[in-house]
Amino acid sequence: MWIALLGTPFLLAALWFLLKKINEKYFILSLTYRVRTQDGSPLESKVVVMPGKTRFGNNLDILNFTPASVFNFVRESTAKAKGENYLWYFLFAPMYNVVRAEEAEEIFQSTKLITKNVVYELIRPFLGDGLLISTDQKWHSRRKALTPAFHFNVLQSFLAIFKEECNKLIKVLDKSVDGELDLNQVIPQFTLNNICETALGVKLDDMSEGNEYRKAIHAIEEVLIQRVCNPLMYYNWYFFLYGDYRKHSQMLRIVHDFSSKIIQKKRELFKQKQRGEVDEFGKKQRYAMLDTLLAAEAEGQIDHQGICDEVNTFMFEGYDTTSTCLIFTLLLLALHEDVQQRCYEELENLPEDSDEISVFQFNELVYLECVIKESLRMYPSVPFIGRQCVEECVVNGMVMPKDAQISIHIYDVMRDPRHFPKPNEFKPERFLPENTVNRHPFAFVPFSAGQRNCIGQKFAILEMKVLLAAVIRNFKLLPSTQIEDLTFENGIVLRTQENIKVKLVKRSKE
Ligand code: HEM
Repeated sequence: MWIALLGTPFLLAALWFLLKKINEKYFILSLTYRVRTQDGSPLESKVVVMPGKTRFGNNLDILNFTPASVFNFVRESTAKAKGENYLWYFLFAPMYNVVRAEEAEEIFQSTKLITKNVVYELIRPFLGDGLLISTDQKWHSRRKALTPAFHFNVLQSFLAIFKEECNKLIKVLDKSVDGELDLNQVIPQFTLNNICETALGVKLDDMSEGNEYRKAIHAIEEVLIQRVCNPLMYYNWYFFLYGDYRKHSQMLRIVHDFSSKIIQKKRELFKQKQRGEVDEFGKKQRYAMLDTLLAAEAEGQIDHQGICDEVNTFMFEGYDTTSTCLIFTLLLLALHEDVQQRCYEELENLPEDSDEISVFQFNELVYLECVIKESLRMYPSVPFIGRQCVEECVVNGMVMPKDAQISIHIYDVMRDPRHFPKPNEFKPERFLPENTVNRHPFAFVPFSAGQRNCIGQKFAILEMKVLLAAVIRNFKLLPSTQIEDLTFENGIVLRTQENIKVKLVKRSKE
């Protein structure tokens, strides 16, 4: 017994020593391997290891998060790291946060780091294995099949749709002249109508289910935001027990049924067309992205579920992203009268009848494009993107364990004062060709970059130019909401707690 008693401290010391040794490579209290440098130098020489509030890494730093506190937490972390990239340790995996263009470049350019991280799993019930989330061979073949749907000639055919929707919107805006206009009330409707008609080939306003669909998309996004902010909600069992699981399922059913029904109907028309028959209305149908998918289906490249996933992906990616950018751009124009005036003068060169303005002429609106870019730089619709290491891999000279998460904070990359002096000032001139010559090629990345960049970026720029040109030609925008009034939130898309408002004054035709 004496021997056993005397041996206990020795055993405890040995255990302590062993655990300490293990903890050097394996972060025991976070149940994950540590990141190490490839050349054996101290980790701190490559990245700031962000101290957690407790010994459990950063796990307990993020409890009770709200969408606004997530936004602030990320910004504060970037500030604490003094503009360097930084590392968090969460349960089961470290997260490497990239805020510098120089290191983001390697990730964007990597042909291996194309798998999305855990945040995207939350959207999977909505988007399935669509282009945004899928990976490897499936992603490669789908991206190849879908690229023609964004060809220049296709964009040209969408221009008429953008203009029609724009004319409808201008009539709505006419009713707000000399009063306040709530941009969050009108702009999302414009972009959702556009994406619905270009992707599916149907007018949402003509469909009895249109309103229900719109509301369901909103509700799904709200649930998503709730889940993004609470790490416990990432676990399906927790979401099932404590989250809005039932509401989510109900809304998903509405959205999925809607697209599935249209796909079935379009498939019939597609087959009729292949047989050389005229459609049921005896008129020529406009091209929709869905036609490219149906052609791929006819060649056995994709099945019904695959088509549904891609259509839902387009609807999701093409709707909120463009409306967010439009809302911020209109706000910035209202707040910067000189910029608005310069845009107006540029637009004076266009034909008076908007029906006559071609894609080429929209492309030539260089200053308006600078305004959109500067707006995207300051308020990127997608504030971060994520990747994960599917196996142990070397990133920026660091060995990341399997399942390590990577977040590229586009928001912070594009506010780096080394690439954008006075980053918090709105200066569209930064994007004039002569001012971009020496800029780092990955400093401005609102549409991501590399293989997994945004397939819809040209579509988005054209759609936004059509609307901005029409608004600026018809109205003078005056400020109502100020930037300081806004509380920013990190969802999947950047948003604000408050609706954004401007005032409109009708321009008289001189
Ligand atoms: C201002 C508007 C837009 C912005 C800022 C934007 C931004 C982005 C970003 C940052 C990504 C990369 C996401 C990631 O890696 O997680 C992306 C991907 C994607 N975007 Fe966009 N987007 C916009 C408009 C659109 C539109 C209009 C469409 C479709 C019509 C679209 C379709 C897609 C698709 C399908 C992907 C996935 C591409 C892939 O992984 O191959 N986006 N977008």
